[in-house]
Amino acid sequence: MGNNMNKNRGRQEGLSASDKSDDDNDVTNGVGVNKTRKGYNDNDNNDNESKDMSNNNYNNRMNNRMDNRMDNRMNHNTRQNMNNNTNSQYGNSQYGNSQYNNNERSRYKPPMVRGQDNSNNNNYNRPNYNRRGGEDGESFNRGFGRDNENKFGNNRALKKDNEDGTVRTFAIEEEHGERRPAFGREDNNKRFTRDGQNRGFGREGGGNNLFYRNFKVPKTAWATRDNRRYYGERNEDVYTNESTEKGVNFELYDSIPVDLKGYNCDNIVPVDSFQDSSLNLNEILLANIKRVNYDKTTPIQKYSLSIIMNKNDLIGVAQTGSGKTAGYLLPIINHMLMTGPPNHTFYEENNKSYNYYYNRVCLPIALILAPTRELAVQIFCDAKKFCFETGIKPVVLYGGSSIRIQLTNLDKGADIIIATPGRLNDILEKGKIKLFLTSFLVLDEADRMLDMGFSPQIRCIVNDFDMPGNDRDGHSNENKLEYKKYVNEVVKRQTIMFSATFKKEIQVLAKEYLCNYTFLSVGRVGSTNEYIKQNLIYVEENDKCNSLVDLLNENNNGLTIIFVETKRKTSYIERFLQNQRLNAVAIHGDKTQDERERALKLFKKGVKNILVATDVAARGLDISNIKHVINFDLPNNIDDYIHRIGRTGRAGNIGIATAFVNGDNRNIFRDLLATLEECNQEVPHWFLNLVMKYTASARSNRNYRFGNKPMRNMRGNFSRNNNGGFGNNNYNNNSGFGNYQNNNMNNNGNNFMMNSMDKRNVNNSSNNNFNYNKQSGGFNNNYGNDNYNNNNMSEGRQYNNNNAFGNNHYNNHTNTNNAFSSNKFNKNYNNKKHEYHNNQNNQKAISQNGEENNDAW
Ligand SMILES: Nc1ncnc2c1ncn2[C@@H]1O[C@H](COP(=O)(O)OP(=O)(O)OP(=O)(O)O)[C@@H](O)[C@H]1O
Repeated sequence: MGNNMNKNRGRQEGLSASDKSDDDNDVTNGVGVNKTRKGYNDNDNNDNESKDMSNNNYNNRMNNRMDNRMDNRMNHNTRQNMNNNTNSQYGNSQYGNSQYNNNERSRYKPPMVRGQDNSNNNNYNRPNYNRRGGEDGESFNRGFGRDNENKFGNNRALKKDNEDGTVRTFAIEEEHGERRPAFGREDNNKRFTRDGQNRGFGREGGGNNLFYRNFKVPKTAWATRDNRRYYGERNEDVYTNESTEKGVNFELYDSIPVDLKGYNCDNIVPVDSFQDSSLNLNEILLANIKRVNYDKTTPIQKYSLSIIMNKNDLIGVAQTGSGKTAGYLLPIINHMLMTGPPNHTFYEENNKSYNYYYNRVCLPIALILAPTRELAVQIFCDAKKFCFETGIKPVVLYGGSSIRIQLTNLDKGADIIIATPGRLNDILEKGKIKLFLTSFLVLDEADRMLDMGFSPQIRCIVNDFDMPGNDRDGHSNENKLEYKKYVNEVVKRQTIMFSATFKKEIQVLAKEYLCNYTFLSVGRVGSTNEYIKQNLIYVEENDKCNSLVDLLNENNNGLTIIFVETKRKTSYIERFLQNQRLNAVAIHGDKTQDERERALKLFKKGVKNILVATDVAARGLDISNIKHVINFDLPNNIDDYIHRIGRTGRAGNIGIATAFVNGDNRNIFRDLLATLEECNQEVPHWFLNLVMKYTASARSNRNYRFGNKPMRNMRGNFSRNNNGGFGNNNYNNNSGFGNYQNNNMNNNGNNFMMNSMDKRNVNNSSNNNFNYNKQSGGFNNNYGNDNYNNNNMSEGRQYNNNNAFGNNHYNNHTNTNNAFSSNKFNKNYNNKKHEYHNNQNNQKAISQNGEENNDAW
């Protein structure tokens, strides 16, 4: 009988990540039924595949459900039947896939909570989606059921009344002060211990080695939060050395000015080192920081750690690859370690979902949302590194892969959830996650998360479920008060947003979720770093493929990522390159998640050294050794360009970004020019000509900017169109928090950096800047020098030629109020009529800018 049973399980279980029919809402319980599913095989181990799917087996299993033991742990093949229905009418059906009496296809149901309508669910007290071991091979059966007898015999038994009057009994053990359910054979008198000896569950004399690993249970309360079991991980599984090693320019990050605005910013003390006593980082966390080889903080981390620990909301903007992820993960994890798991009565009050392994409802403390699946996985990997041996459990949820596996992972508990919004919404709707304890909400790549594509989903997650509010909206929405039922103290949400770009109009949208926030920017909002050498090549559309091959043949060191506009073209270029015997692989949204993951894996490992991608790979991905980014098709907006080229030149490393340019890319010309200049990149003459050609016509067509448009209309035009290389757009250039420009103007010569928190800037003297900038490494501003030499301001020359940021715009501000007279474009394009090059407009622009800036707050 037992054998039959095991055979049967083999077929029923073994669901695979590639089982796409499981995706999203289509979750099949399939519990206690002889349902055969094709393509289930995530363990490559189907030894127990069922030959006999007969009714007999089903009933055998029903009658012997407590005999379901750990026999098949390695196979992930045991599906437990927690159902009381021994008279199942489905027994006759080989494929009867419902455990309910209504003959419906079995689906995952949200957990039952007190007061919930239980009708039509006679045989069903809690949903029992197929519970299996985790992705790490720690597969096990749960031997506890709902019989009125304690099959475990030897341990202290916990009895729970079910709503239908039956008593659920399961064994617990207490060890190191931890209580956890015991699995085991009936005759199991041995108790299992953490050190892997004498464990009483599993096959006699055998078992899963993975499961018996010698894990030390952390001494933190998180390890056993709400009586859950601790799942240890091996050091080598967590620290896989996939992320970027810091490069030679890492120290130069410190030369980038930091600007801090808004709530409580005077009290924020930057920290240079993770060991800084004011941070008071937990020892385990410090050990993990050491394991990832971080010895000092990057500028964004210097401030964000303090700000987040001060419980402020935050918008943090810093260049790509400058350590934003750790900038929010570390303070959140540290806070969690300091406070421990919250006390609540949720499980007591909803005792249906009391124990783990059995449809546990998860109560995460932090929720991190990311726009792409790959980025979510990457953040999850980072979170695992920092949570190592803390007992805090991060879980990742993303679309395109089996929701069942993700639900199973949630069963083991989740303290930090990293998710893409769509999948999270699905799971929230199932009631598997409750957010009323979520006191940290992080939007990574926040400008993307708040734009039109994701905005409705974010709003839904924040407002339609039970996530706590902040001081501003905490009392306006009943959902946000949900925590009051279960928690004594007030739970408030702290909202944190990070990105390398943050247009001003998105900042306005962001306010919906923020309360008393601090705005932290490292360098100009939306800028990129100078360690990426940006090249432009003029290529007509139909020559692009040939030019690409030439370029790749010239420069085929390290990994190269090629950005292409459409999915179809991505596949085309992939094939084209493969035909040219180049080692290319593609990633885009039309590929299955498996294909995407495989492509990324091959690329990361260098098996394929060329990745052709759409913008799905543009944000956040941190892959070491990407040496070259090629914009086969330039994007339509500069923010995407910044993110794309930011896949190289990370953590102080040097990289190359090449863009194919032709007249079709006119939308981005001005902003691209401004970016090149700001980063002291060489600007080819042909490009300047192109910019002039297209921008001039654009201006006359669109009544662009300061031309015919009254200055007042500038209000609300927050976009990067205000930026760029032309004349008075310098004043709008630092659009994110332009107050510093105004300050500079008012101070008539104060350096841009004056408002930053960087102490070196406080002196504000030209000599300081001169020396300092010189140190930071001789920028070749081919155009800037010429222009500024015409400036006739010796101070100005000093500043400009040695600009720490390669940003002539700033220097124009600081040196003179009539900055435009020194603008290089006036010189280079003196054939143009610059109606806006007069001081009057100039002043208007400034005040206008000031209003905008104040608006932003
Ligand atoms: N303090 C530090 N010391 C050394 N390396 C660091 C430090 N902080 C982060 N890094 C490394 O820098 C790399 C980039 O970090 P991260 O991915 O967080 O950048 P990011 O700012 O989020 O980039 P993006 O804007 O592209 O998302 C990672 O490999 C990370 O491990």
